[in-house]
Amino acid sequence: MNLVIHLDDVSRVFPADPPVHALSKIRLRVEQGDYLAIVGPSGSGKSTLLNTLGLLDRPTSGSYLLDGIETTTLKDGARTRLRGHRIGFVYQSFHLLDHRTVAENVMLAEVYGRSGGAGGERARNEQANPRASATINPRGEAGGERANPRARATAGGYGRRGRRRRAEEMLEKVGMSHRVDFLPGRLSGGERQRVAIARALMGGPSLLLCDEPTGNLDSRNTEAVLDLFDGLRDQGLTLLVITHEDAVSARASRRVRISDGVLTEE
Ligand SMILES: Nc1ncnc2c1ncn2[C@@H]1O[C@H](COP(=O)(O)OP(=O)(O)OP(=O)(O)O)[C@@H](O)[C@H]1O
Repeated sequence: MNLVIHLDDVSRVFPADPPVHALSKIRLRVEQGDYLAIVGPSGSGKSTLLNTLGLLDRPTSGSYLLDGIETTTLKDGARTRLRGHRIGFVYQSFHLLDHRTVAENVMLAEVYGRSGGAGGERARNEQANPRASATINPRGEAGGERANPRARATAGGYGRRGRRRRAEEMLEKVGMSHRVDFLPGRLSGGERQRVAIARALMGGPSLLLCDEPTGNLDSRNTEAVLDLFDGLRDQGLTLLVITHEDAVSARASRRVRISDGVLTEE
């Protein structure tokens, strides 16, 4: 059995008065190629679970093995590297940079992926603060990447050209080859989400964590994204999808419900 996720008695308590028990002794085993839907009411702990699984938050207690690696005792730098190599993130609101082309948005995953959230956090920062892009030189290379030779190696080549080639491969996987030089503003919602999925795939993750990935899509585009998820699962990717939509959870092979921080499998 090839376990991608192995949670044992994972709890997350937020300090407050009284303390908030957002996750209570969660036990979960997810094998490679599993496709899980996580459902539950507002405030039940879904985002806390996803942040914990995505190494964006640490449990208060318990053990979390990702691909067999105990993550709870890793230092921040090692967690960030592990996240960059093994986890892709897909969010409801795409987080694409409006002033960058489709290909550039996908390429930026490998620049920002080193520092967290597969581009999500940093991409949001850049949108809010265009000066953040000053860390990228005119050839599109980040200072951080130059300092980190492994980042280049994972780009499937050296520098911008290798990154561009990989971005085009990922865009082909999601059926967006015909839009590589478009700006996101000219894409439909479903197309934007497919670009965001291509970006999430850039690091070659084993696990895709999706937070309401179809929340901003109509039913036709939802179907297209779900078809894409099926294809990725068939290729061996492990998928965890937070959703409140029955049409989405019905497509997953497993459904877990979280309620007041307690997880049960349906
Ligand atoms: N930083 C924090 N400090 C204190 N309490 C928090 C913090 N973050 C989350 N919580 C609380 O933890 C509980 C779980 O929150 P979480 O965001 O995981 O829920 P959720 O299921 O994702 O909700 P939604 O579907 O509304 O996004 C909630 O009661 C929330 O108020």
